[in-house]
Amino acid sequence: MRLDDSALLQTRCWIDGEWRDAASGKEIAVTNPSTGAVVAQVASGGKAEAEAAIAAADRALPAWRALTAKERSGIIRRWHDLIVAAADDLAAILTSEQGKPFAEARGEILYGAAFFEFYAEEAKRVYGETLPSYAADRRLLAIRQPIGVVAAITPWNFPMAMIPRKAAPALAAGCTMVLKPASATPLSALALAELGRRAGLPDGVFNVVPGSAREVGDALVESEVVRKLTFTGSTEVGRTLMAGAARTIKKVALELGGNAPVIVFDDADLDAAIEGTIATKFRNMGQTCVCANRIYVQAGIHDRFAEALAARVRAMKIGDGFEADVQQGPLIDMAAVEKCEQHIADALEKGAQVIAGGGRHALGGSFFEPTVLAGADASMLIAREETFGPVAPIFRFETEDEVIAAANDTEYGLAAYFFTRDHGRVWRVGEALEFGIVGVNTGATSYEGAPFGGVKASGIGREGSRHGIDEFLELKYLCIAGISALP
Ligand SMILES: NC(=O)C1=CN([C@@H]2O[C@H](COP(=O)(O)OP(=O)(O)OC[C@H]3O[C@@H](n4cnc5c(N)ncnc54)[C@H](OP(=O)(O)O)[C@@H]3O)[C@@H](O)[C@H]2O)C=CC1
Ligand SMILES: O=C(O)[C@H](O)CS(=O)(=O)O
Repeated sequence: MRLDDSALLQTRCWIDGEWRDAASGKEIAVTNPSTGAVVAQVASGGKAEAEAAIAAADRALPAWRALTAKERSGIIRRWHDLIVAAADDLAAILTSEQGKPFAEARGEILYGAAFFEFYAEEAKRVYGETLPSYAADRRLLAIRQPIGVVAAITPWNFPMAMIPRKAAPALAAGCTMVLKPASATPLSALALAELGRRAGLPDGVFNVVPGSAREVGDALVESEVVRKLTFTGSTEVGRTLMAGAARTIKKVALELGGNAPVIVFDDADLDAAIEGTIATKFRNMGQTCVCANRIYVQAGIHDRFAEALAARVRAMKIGDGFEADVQQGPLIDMAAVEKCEQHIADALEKGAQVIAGGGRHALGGSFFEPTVLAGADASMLIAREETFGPVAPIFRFETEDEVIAAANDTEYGLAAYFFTRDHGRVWRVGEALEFGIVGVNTGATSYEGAPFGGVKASGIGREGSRHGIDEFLELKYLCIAGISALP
């Protein structure tokens, strides 16, 4: 990995303004999914490091929350500026540890930085309220205050952007944070910590403890000091964390798994539907929680759509993320490859047909052919489970009512997409879909100024937008008596 600024490659825990080895001496070998090479050995923190980070965040809280919103805003804005200036280095680190094409990695860096830009401004808009009093001698107020020490746990698929999506509103609100990044991709988080230091974050405000999910995670969940847990990852782990947080009555925010439907109606713009389906299905090699998992195509446009999508997928360039013009890199690991193989095999066994791709790529390792299946139906695993890989199953449908029922027939409720040029249908289907995010005539919806989050098994809470900072604030009611005129 060639960096202009080698100091961005950090490999130890970041606790209370210091780089620390793990007391246990344990390390995580961070490997490049494309080459299998070890990119770095990173300190693998445990209970000791997690507890030290929680204590540091607790010590830093009073002074950080006492800063004015404008002072916190200035530091967060500088963090944004430093990230943008280092985008190429940060993208190189991200592609090295996660595998996505460099251009996509750089896009993720800028997307993540945008949350710091957005919440540097929102910090200054944390308003309170005066309330009409119920008595002449009283004045009533509702004020918003930072919730306190926040624990954040983030996934490997967006090693950078998921962190500012939590840290920016939390720190803007006056909270302090302990972050556990995914073990597969800790380097992006540590580079972010280095840039936060340079931006002027006081020691202990932002701490990063790579390491054992169990040891670090349990310490964060069990701590009485941690008042908020914000998690992005699988629904299975989200359930575990939510249950654990109950013991200390922590607030939780959960951005979990998805099973997004794409619906293409007969009246859709075919080109827009193809572009949008590719955007939502194959971004990050299909490894995003908002990726299309099921593609429903109405009978009248079905064959044209299937042929056009298969042609585009066959033409995709697969390769190492650092290679020019590569559109699909490797999957994160062999477990991801095996999940795709399982879903394809099950679908074929139940009557589906491969019309593009179909299996492991000739490049070997965790490279996988972007795949399109025709003839998919609700009996298949791919209809019920999140594939989290580059496999696009096409389901044929006849009527609007039928496809709304099919699209909603899932435990998940994160993102959904549909393509139509009928404005009445835009409202009917947009309102009927049971998902937190709905893209109409587009497969790309993510934006720091919009609320991101799901319903049902896809989670609780919203990130991004003016709503995202409320996740890190408590509302306090002040009832001030004794105001009657002096005798
Ligand atoms: N809604 C959203 O925005 C997103 C949802 N996801 C979902 O996450 C899944 C894939 O991501 P993936 O990273 O594999 O998800 P995981 O849930 O396996 O891991 C996510 C994070 O949780 C940590 N973790 C795992 N088990 C525990 C535990 N028992 N206690 C505390 N922390 C734990 C992991 O640590 P470690 O790495 O050390 O195991 C990692 O940092 C998919 O289902 C995807 O849909 C992913 C991204 C975004
Ligand atoms: O992890 C994910 O899948 C992201 O939340 C999706 S997005 O916000 O980058 O679109």
